[in-house]
Amino acid sequence: MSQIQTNRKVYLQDKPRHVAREEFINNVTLTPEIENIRTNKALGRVTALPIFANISTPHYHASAMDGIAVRAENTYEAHEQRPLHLKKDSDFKYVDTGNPIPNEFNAVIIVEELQEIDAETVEIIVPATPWQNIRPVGEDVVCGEMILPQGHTLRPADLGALLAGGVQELPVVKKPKVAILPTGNELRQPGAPLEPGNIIEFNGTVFAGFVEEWGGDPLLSDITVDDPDHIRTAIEKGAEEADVIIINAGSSAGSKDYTYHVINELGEVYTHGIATRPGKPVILGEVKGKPIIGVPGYPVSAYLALEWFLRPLLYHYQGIQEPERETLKVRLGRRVVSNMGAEDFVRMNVGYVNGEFIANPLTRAAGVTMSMVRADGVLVVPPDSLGLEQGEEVEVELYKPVDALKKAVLFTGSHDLTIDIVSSLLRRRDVNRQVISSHVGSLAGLMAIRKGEAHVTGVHLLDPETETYNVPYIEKYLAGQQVVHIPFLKREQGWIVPKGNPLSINKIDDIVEKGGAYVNRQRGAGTRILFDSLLKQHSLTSEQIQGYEREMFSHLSVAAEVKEKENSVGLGVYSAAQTMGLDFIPVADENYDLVMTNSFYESDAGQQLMEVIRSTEFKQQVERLGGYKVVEAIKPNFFNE
Ligand SMILES: Nc1nc2c(c(=O)[nH]1)N[C@H]1C(S)=C(S)[C@@H](COP(=O)(O)OP(=O)(O)OC[C@H]3O[C@@H](n4cnc5c(N)ncnc54)[C@H](O)[C@@H]3O)O[C@H]1N2
Ligand code: MOO
Repeated sequence: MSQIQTNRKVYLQDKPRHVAREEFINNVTLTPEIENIRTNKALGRVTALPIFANISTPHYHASAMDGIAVRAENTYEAHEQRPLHLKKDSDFKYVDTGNPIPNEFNAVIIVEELQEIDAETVEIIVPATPWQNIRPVGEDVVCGEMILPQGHTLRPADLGALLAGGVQELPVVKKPKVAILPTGNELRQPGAPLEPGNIIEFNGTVFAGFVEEWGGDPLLSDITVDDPDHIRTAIEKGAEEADVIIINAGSSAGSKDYTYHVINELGEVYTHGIATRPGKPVILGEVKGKPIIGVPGYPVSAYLALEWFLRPLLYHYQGIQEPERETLKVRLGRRVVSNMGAEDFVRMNVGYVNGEFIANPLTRAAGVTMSMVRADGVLVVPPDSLGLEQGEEVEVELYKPVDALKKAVLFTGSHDLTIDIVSSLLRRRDVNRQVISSHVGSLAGLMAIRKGEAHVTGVHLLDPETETYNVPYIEKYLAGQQVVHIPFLKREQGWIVPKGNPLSINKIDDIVEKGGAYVNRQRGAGTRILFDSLLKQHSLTSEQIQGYEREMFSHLSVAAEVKEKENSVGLGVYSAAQTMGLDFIPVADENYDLVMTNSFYESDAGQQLMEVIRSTEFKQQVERLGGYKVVEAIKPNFFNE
């Protein structure tokens, strides 16, 4: 049995990331090995030595064109006024591109410049110069010449030059083997049945992908349980089989966080804890002469930690420069707060609105893999900063090419499932048109248009006084701005309740009377405004509503919450209830409309979007969702033209 006792009071270091990295790369011993492989299998591999040509290409004097081989000296007399006749075999021989030039000849005249007189005779009117249209020996590669230096990553054209130079096999850097050890009692392999507390093991697959991308050979292990003996065995096996070991989770201060203790027992820990957020509880060390990285369990923390420590290690091993990410100056659409003392890594969306790049932070929760999927780049807030203000110019490291960001359509507003349909139809029309949508609610959507942070918003805002939708809000919040209002959909809002409607909810009073737990939406959301006006109509107060304080940010998250609890009820759209297999009791038909900046409306992207929402295909797909009616003939209203 193990002697390891973990102490919940583990105090992590706050080592600056760059210091930890330098120390790690310099301390660990990683000796690159060389292997010989076939040239035709070497794409993407790194040359271990300079590679020299074994033969010249071409290895004989070759005709570069279709025509006749001649002796240039015999053609000098030829002139437009004095055509010269040449005899086959004695004066010339027919050659095609690539044919060897017979020894007695030294030039090629192309067929287009010949006049065939008879089977034996051709006529020319222009003299040839020596070596014209001939590829001399070694024109491409000369025997003994260096084709490629060492440390070169092989591209398709490189393989061609190697084969042309007679190199069928070459020495490359052996791919460093990276053992990937996922640990945790809660982990289950993808596809296995899940109970509360179980987590699908997906980090391992992500890590393996990174390892391959960075030139390594991943060895993904089975899940190791949280037990020091098992962890020890897994690490020892990793050290036997691989050049580098990655162990995932158990890096922090939990009761079952054994990783640090085991590494410390088997080898040496250089660092436990770096001054970053997320990613703090990283462990860097060595076991049996092999570098080991203990990465936090949370996916985002883990991905970043690998990028900081594994990526440079693998590139360093292969003797090649670590590629740098493109950076872009952007203006911050929202403020980014930060605490002193640690570097903050904030995933960002970047869009191009009114001739300017605007960046907005995505969630900072380290467990949200979708923030990595959605991120266009990352903002690094230095440790001595208290944060950055809205409107400030900052530099973002990009995950995508600038060009793709320039063409994306920024949708910010109330969430609706039909926006996903717009997005996929737009993509089908033009592969460059990606819709980047953030679900912030109707009012915040209008604000985003006002501040020039979005191209389009989706709104459903009831004005209780006039009992009309959206237009009063556009007039109020976008006064003086050139915007286009697109009447878009009639959408059914209703009570979303568990299957069978156990509390028999039919009207708002039922929620109070039958003790329903209400799932609310955030302030500024159209659904929230609708609910508040229903409360008022029925002379109820928010205090009477159980659960009123807790806010969800989309119809789908309301539905997901309702699914969890027997006595719960939410307000939302039919399609959300249907997606989650819940019941739906209609309450009101509302207008869900689009609002876009005039400049976007007039742009190519804006016009493509209009074509999509007017298409039959769009209407069919929306009607299939249920609970919607697409406005028959969509007619834009122009404000402040
Ligand atoms: N009291 C404290 N609690 C925590 C601290 C702290 O300093 N004091 N640090 C937090 C931070 S920051 C992080 S990051 C995490 C690091 O946790 P561990 O490395 O110990 O990892 P776990 O707790 O085991 O897992 C966290 C989370 O990630 C999931 N996970 C783990 N492995 C995988 C995998 N292979 N695939 C998918 N998901 C995985 C795991 O199930 C957990 O949900 O600790 C905080 N706590
Ligand atoms: O370091 Mo943890 O990685 O902040 O989430």
